[in-house]
Amino acid sequence: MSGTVTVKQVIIGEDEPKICVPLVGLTADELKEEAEALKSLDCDVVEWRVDFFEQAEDIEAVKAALAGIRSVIPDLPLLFTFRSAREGGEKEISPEQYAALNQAIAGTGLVDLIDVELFTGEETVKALISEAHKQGVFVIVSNHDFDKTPDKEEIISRLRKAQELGGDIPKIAVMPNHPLDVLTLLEATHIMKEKYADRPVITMSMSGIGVISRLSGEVFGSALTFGAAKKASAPGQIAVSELRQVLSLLHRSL
Ligand SMILES: O=C1C[C@@](O)(C(=O)O)C[C@@H](O)[C@@H]1O
Repeated sequence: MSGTVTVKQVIIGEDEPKICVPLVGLTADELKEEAEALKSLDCDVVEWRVDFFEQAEDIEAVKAALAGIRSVIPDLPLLFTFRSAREGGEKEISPEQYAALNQAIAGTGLVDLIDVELFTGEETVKALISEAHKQGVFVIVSNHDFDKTPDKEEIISRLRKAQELGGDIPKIAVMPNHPLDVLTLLEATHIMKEKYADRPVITMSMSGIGVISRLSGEVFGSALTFGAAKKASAPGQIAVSELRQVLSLLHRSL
């Protein structure tokens, strides 16, 4: 089974995995500088990790910073992500604030995708997906385990849940404590892709021993991979130019 998501002419789920670069600036000025630097980088998608932003709790300030980012990179697909502290992010906000922030940003017309955490709660996830879709915004439904790698069945079940709830792209990032944990993630990805997914899926095993999973998406079934520009947003992200070389090499081999 397959399926693609097309955002500003970038086809996620086709050919080589797409490269997404996170913006992790603390202020609106830093974010504009970071966005400026992306112009010389070979990336396909940009993620604004708004939980790094000093004023992440102030929706008007977030909108203003977003407009600043957009003015610098009007044509790149933009993913808006508030990563909660319990899933490895920088800040925690209440479920109400989380929903209000995502809903407000999806309605600005300035983002192409939002990331909604699976464990936010089924009702909130469904409501956010429905609001986002009304605005023509795609939704990545995500889950992160920064401590361990759940077993294969659990990884598949979370990805399937993300799909069932209506997420356009189910995603999971897990932490390996052993090289075989990386194989667990890769096997789960392959099974999800072959047996259950009718849309693109994103998976990664974090940290140094997981790096192979950030490179091998085209073989095992992960449609997008995160690469670092100035600063990584999670352990194991490698520089974009090196990432592109390896993705292309693997693509040519297939
Ligand atoms: O969810 C993800 C994946 C990620 O955690 C990674 O491991 O590359 C990086 C985050 O910025 C992004 O939101």
